[in-house]
Amino acid sequence: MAVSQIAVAVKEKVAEVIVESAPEIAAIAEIDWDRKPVVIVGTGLAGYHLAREFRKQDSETPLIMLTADDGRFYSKPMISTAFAKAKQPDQLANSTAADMAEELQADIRIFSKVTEIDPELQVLKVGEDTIEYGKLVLASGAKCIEAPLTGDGLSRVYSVNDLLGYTRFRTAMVGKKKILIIGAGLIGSEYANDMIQSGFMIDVVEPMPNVLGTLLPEQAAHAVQESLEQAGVQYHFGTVVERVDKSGNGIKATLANGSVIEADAVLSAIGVRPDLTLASLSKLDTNRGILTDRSLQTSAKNIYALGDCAEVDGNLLFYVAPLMESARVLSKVLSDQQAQVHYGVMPVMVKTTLCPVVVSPPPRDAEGEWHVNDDGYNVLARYITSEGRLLGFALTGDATREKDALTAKTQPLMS
Ligand SMILES: Cc1cc2nc3c(=O)[nH]c(=O)nc-3n(C[C@H](O)[C@H](O)[C@H](O)COP(=O)(O)OP(=O)(O)OC[C@H]3O[C@@H](n4cnc5c(N)ncnc54)[C@H](O)[C@@H]3O)c2cc1C
Repeated sequence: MAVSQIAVAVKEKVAEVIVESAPEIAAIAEIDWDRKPVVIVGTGLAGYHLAREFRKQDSETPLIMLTADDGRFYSKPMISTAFAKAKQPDQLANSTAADMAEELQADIRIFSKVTEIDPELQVLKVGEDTIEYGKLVLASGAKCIEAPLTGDGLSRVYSVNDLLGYTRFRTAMVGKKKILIIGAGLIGSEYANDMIQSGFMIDVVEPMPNVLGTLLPEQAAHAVQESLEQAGVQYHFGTVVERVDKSGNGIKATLANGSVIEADAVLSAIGVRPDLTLASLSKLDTNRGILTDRSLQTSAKNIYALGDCAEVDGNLLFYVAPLMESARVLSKVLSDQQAQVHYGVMPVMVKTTLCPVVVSPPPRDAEGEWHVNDDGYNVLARYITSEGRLLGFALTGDATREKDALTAKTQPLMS
């Protein structure tokens, strides 16, 4: 298979996994409105996947979903490939909140931000409205980390972590040519790949010496970097952006190393961190995320968490595969069945289509070394302990074909 075909196959697989067709929900019985509802806060992939799984188990308990946004169902990973596919933000949404309410037999309340939670009384508040819950699920996602910038041009710095944010960004990009991206991690690299192929001029500033520095060994990072550089991306490694000032209709960014980059706008992509606002409202135990056990139970009775906001038995993973596994398990727990997550090996496909990447990162505290075979573009790297256990892998180019074989041999995240 040619590299371009592999890239297409990788992209299609991602889309296929995420935009599952609507499940066969057991013929909807009458909702028993006398029962206390299950309330899910969040209509991202975690909230909606959970609601779909829950309705497969239980078609009678009232289900209320609350969201701070417009509640459209969309596949967030598609956001960072939408320029190259010439997809407008509205085309990324698969269903409106009203469609989802019908499908799920749920009461979905959009632009409804939860402001208070009382775990003792099992009630929460959205402004002046009080909602009682039988079981509460927090699927409130993560927030973009803000780069510590000074200057008078900060209104021209964008960050994107949802469809409304992406709509704002796409609208602002009309007529723009030259974009400065802060960060060469997963999201920054995907945007660089997407926008360079759509006719933008792209500069990327990254403090680490490589792209995807926390995910890939050096040789694999070089393969990605070279492919993006050949397409025209200009990298500035080992430094950070300190100031962004207005300059005509665009900006002037001053880096810590003294250099200056002129651009039309800035996209900041330095990562996300769990949104712990609701956890602190309900006084839940937190670490980097909301702490849960393998049944997705938090430290408070009848409150559960999943998705980007949850640290599940020590694992904080900002990916779709873990939230789908969590949704399947939690739907059973909410239906009074015993169930626990068992995270297996969950490789991530990085959508740098100019150099496709599949990576299964080793656990944070892993002790081992990368063993790498490469010919420049095609890199096969395995992360192995001194006892010979395979804890992770990173593949680029044609080597991405080895994904399934290596997945089968890699130690699962949870034993
Ligand atoms: C550009 C991009 C590309 C990505 N690509 C991939 C990929 O290729 N593969 C992969 O596995 N992962 C990818 N990810 C990560 C993946 O998309 C996320 O892990 C996943 O979408 C998180 O879903 P979530 O439902 O937990 O959070 P979110 O989608 O952030 O949803 C949070 C929800 O909570 C609501 N909310 C928050 N606070 C409140 C409140 N107080 N009251 C009411 N509602 C509230 C919000 O309105 C929203 O509905 C990507 C992420 C981005 C940004």
